[in-house]
Amino acid sequence: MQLETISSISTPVGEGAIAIVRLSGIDALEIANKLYRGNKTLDEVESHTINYGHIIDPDTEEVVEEVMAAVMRAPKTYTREDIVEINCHGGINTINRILQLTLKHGARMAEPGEFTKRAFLNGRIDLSQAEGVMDFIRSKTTEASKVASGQMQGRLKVYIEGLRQRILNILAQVEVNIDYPEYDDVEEATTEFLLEEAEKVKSEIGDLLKSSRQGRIMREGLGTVIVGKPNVGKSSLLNYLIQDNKAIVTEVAGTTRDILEEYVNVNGIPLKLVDTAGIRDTDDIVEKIGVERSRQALEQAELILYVLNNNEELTEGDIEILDSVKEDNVILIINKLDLENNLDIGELEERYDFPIVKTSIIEGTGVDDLEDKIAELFFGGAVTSADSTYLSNNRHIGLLEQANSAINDAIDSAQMDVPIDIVQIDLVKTWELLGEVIGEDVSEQLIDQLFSQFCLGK
Ligand SMILES: Nc1nc2c(c(=O)[nH]1)N(C=O)[C@@H](CNc1ccc(C(=O)N[C@@H](CCC(=O)O)C(=O)O)cc1)CN2
Ligand SMILES: Nc1nc2c(ncn2[C@@H]2O[C@H](COP(=O)(O)OP(=O)(O)OP(=O)(O)O)[C@@H](O)[C@H]2O)c(=O)[nH]1
Ligand SMILES: [Mg+2]
Repeated sequence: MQLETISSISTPVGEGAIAIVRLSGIDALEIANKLYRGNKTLDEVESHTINYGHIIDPDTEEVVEEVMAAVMRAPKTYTREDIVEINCHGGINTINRILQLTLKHGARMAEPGEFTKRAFLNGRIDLSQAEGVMDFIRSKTTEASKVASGQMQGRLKVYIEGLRQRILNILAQVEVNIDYPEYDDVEEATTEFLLEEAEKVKSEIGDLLKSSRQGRIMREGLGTVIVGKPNVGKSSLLNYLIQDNKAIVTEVAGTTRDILEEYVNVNGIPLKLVDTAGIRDTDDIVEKIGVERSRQALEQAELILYVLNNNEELTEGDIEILDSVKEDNVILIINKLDLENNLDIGELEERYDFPIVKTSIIEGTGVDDLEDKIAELFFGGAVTSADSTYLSNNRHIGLLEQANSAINDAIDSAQMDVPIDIVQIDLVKTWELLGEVIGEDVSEQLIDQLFSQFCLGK
């Protein structure tokens, strides 16, 4: 189905080598043709060709730009509609002028995500694939973009469709049972088959949900905070991990005053790394605010890297903080291993279950161990995006949680010999909830809301 023609600038607006105005819809060729002068008109050229010519203002015949116009006729296109892409020199002024000309001659300004929305509405991709496109654009590491790319190509969709098919098979059996209620043995066989199959579906939904934490980390980054007393080497660690000298490092205790945030790739896991002011009591107003921010960052962190100085004894302050943090998201880093040992490591090990890593950032040792520990803690070792299906999207997670409880209800009912049509209701509900992930029977409002989060021109 071809809808009214939309147009937008599909490249970042700024100085660049090339900028593209993209048109999609029923009149894309006609509108582009009014503005284009070349050896052939655009409706004469073959589909999927790019053609040299000029854009003119038809009212004045003034030449506006020298361009290459790509013509792609439906249905083998991104939107399944006719598409024309006008490739211009990358000037902001001209690209805007060409956009305006397309609008003046019959196109409507595209909304954010509207090209991808059309790909969805026209059935080329499902909703989870469309969401994958956006995740792909936003992904911050190679691994994260692999996860998004898998989703974009339909990995989650195929998985969900498989689960739905299996629920349909169960429902078909249940239907037989409802049609022939007088045969007891049919009922027994049905319940047995139902329970067996429903358990399998349930366990797969469970696996998907388990992957969701990892998926979200891949997409948004693992919120990681580096904390500890002043001067232990927190900023040095940040600099080492990002391989840059972003944070100021000096031998003065109290150097870092404000939060510094950087993304870094650790064994394929994106960390949103936060360097903080060393925590201590201080009368310095600026440092005080910094320390307060450190404490807030500590509370919000998913992973805490608590840095200690091998050269200094453990203090009450350290103990107070370490006692207050959760068990499963802390790694203790004993830094300055090159200096004399004055820290009672035995006491630390006795007091806390936290994994301990020993480093000398100045000598560059131990940081590999730290990276391995992080991967182990959050991904049980290797990051395996290449061959597994990750849930990474809050909408999907919410739906799968609901599907999980619906299939649980179905299983419980079946076990308690509740009338089979009650079980049927829960199975249908599970099937419907899974359908929403791929965009079946979702409301127009939801679709609008989802696509409005996209970039302009996508
Ligand atoms: N110039 C340009 N580059 C681009 C895009 C674009 O729209 N324009 N893309 C988008 O933003 C991405 C490419 N994605 C695309 C995905 C599907 C189809 C497409 O035409 N699919 C058809 C048939 C494909 C075929 O010939 O086999 C289909 O699935 O039916 C095109 C682009 C990245 N690069
Ligand atoms: N000997 C030794 N010195 C180190 C090591 N790591 C960092 N340092 C030094 O320790 C001093 C403090 O380092 P920073 O990274 O600024 O420490 P910080 O924890 O960020 O300190 P504040 O920002 O003040 O809280 C600097 O002089 C570093 O060069 C190490 O492994 N060994
Ligand atoms: Mg610092």
